[in-house]
Amino acid sequence: MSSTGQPGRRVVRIGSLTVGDGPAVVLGGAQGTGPGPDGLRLSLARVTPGDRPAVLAKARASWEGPLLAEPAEPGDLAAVAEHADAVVVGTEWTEDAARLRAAAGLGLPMIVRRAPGASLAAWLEVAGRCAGAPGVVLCEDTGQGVDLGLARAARERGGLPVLASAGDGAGLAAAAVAAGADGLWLAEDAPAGQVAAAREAVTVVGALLRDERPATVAAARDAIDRTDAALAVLLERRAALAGVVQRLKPVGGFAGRDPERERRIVAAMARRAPRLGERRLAPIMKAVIESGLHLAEELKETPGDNDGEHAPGPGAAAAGRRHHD
Ligand SMILES: C=C(O[C@@H]1C=C(C(=O)O)C=C[C@H]1O)C(=O)O
Repeated sequence: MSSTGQPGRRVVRIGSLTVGDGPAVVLGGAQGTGPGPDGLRLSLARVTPGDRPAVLAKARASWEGPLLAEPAEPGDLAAVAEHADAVVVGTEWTEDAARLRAAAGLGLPMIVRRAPGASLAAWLEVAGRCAGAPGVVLCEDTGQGVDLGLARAARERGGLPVLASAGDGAGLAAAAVAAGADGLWLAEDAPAGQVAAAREAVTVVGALLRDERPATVAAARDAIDRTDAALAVLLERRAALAGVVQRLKPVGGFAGRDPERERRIVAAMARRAPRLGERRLAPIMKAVIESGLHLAEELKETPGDNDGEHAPGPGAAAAGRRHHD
């Protein structure tokens, strides 16, 4: 049973983390000072064989959250089982039946990366052979570009959570969340700016497009916080656009108020928000419109602060953080 109380294999728990239900997660990226990833990745191929147990132990000691380790060879499995919360398998494991069985036998959830060029059927077949593991998550990270259509199809056909590599651009992270990815898979040393961009995509795009059924007050409040974050981005964008109109209209500001236009805005919104309806939306939009008009008047008095020519895009907040890091 999933945490929503519905049967299904979609939800996988990795340590304290739930993947497949609730918000999309951010995995990988360096630990920074700001909000970090939800889970750390550690690929052992980069580490000298003799040092691997110690490196895993050190990573475990320095990070309380989920640790996802990718073994390089079967000799790494004991240390992975001891220190990690999930085992990640790539091509060399998915194409070797004995290795895959050994990884699936660790008692850890598995993250199954699609091999470069592998078809949907081949990828799902590998996942099927991991059935002994306490959970399987698919991961679209072949190192050769990201196929979000395939990731989406795998999620629908496989009934398993799917992670997608978010590369290093905020645009790809947003596209991955929009395509339904249950998590964004970053390079293990992805810098803080990439982690922030991934978090922004999970928050803002997830609030708009991801189906969530929170079952606790805390989970519902988290979902409300994400929705409010998306609202804030949209309100800032709307105020900037309304400011443009004030400067272009023959009579701007409160003096040029257009009640008919405002009524049409509320009516159009009520079609998308029928439960709120015009009666409840009207006072909300009155406050929103008047805030925009006040802002436009303030900016007119201090033109140096006026950057309203360009409405900020949804990634603006993360981009701003990147610049200030
Ligand atoms: C932006 C305009 O100016 C005012 C502000 C509006 C708004 O914030 O949407 C709508 C109508 C006007 O009262 C406009 O005329 O379109």
